[in-house]
Amino acid sequence: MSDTPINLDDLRQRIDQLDGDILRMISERASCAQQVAHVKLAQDKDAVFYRPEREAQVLRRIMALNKGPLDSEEMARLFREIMSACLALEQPVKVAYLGPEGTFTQQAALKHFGESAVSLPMAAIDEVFREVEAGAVNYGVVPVENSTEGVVNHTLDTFMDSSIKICGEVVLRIHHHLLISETTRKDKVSRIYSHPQSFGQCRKWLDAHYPHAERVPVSSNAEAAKLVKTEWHSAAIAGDMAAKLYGLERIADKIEDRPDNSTRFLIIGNQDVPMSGEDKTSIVVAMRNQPGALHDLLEPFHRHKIDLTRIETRPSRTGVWNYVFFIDFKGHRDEPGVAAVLEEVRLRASELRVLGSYPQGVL
Ligand SMILES: O=C(O)C(=O)C[C@]1(C(=O)O)C=C[C@@H](O)C=C1
Repeated sequence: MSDTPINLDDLRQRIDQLDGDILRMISERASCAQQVAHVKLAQDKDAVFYRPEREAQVLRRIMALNKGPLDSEEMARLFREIMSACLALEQPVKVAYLGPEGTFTQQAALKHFGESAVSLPMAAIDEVFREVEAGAVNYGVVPVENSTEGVVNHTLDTFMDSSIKICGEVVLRIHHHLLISETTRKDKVSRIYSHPQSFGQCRKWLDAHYPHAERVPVSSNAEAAKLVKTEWHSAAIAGDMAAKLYGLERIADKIEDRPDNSTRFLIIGNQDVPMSGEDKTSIVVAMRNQPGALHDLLEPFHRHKIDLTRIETRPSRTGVWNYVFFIDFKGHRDEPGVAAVLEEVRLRASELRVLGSYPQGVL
């Protein structure tokens, strides 16, 4: 190893050389992406540029190839941003999310699409769906379940009245902090603002540390952070993005009761996503109101050894939808085993809709 640089100047010279190489290669990659865009347009004038299955494959391959010293998730995040910039060269992707700015849903949108995506806050889940349906944006991001607080019913219900498809999922570790502004009197906090789900996720911590503070539920954590700016006796529970956006100080970090607290978000769009190799499928099924209906519904999954990852029941809102089940399972609708199960379920159900097959979340 006689040529190994040993002093600071040598090491920095080596880093400069490597940066030059990386720069050339990223530029070459970006040119390739531009050519991909031409090929796609030549095949179809309404070509879809964002390809979730391909992005998942690229990130999984990078993680498998990585030998360190950066860990695989970190490396995939870097490639996530490179791909995001390449896609923006092909066509900037517009994403609506459940706002306001600074919510965990915005964080999830950026985690999934990268910082080059244009993200637009919407006031409600239905609005995210509407914007996607109307074609005003390419995709939407909505929360669907939290590991501590359970399902986001409103998201599931909105699927019942919509023809929107699920194109992807992203899971975000949720860390809550107790935040105050420069005008807050730290020792006089008597009111805490947050989203009801976040109060649920921090219940034990709040009971132990602020048992007498009034808990005021608001429509989002970002809204809570905004309110704190104007009141000297208030604090908010929110995440990093909201803290940075409103310039708040954290007085207690990671106050969620469960360290593995995470939320799953869905990417919604108008596109059917091809197989990526590691996929999930989401369906909504209505069964007739008769004994054994749930058993009849689940039996084909068991027989074909299909791995169910979630099942939720929602009250139906029409005569036909007596029982409505939302089911997620591993596999893609184009795989023969999955196609066979879907066929059997279709015969037993009064209604079946495949909401989408999509790559399992990578990052
Ligand atoms: O492979 C493609 O279809 C591309 O457009 C290239 C690329 C990439 O940068 O690797 C960019 C955007 C797509 O979402 C997927 C991959």
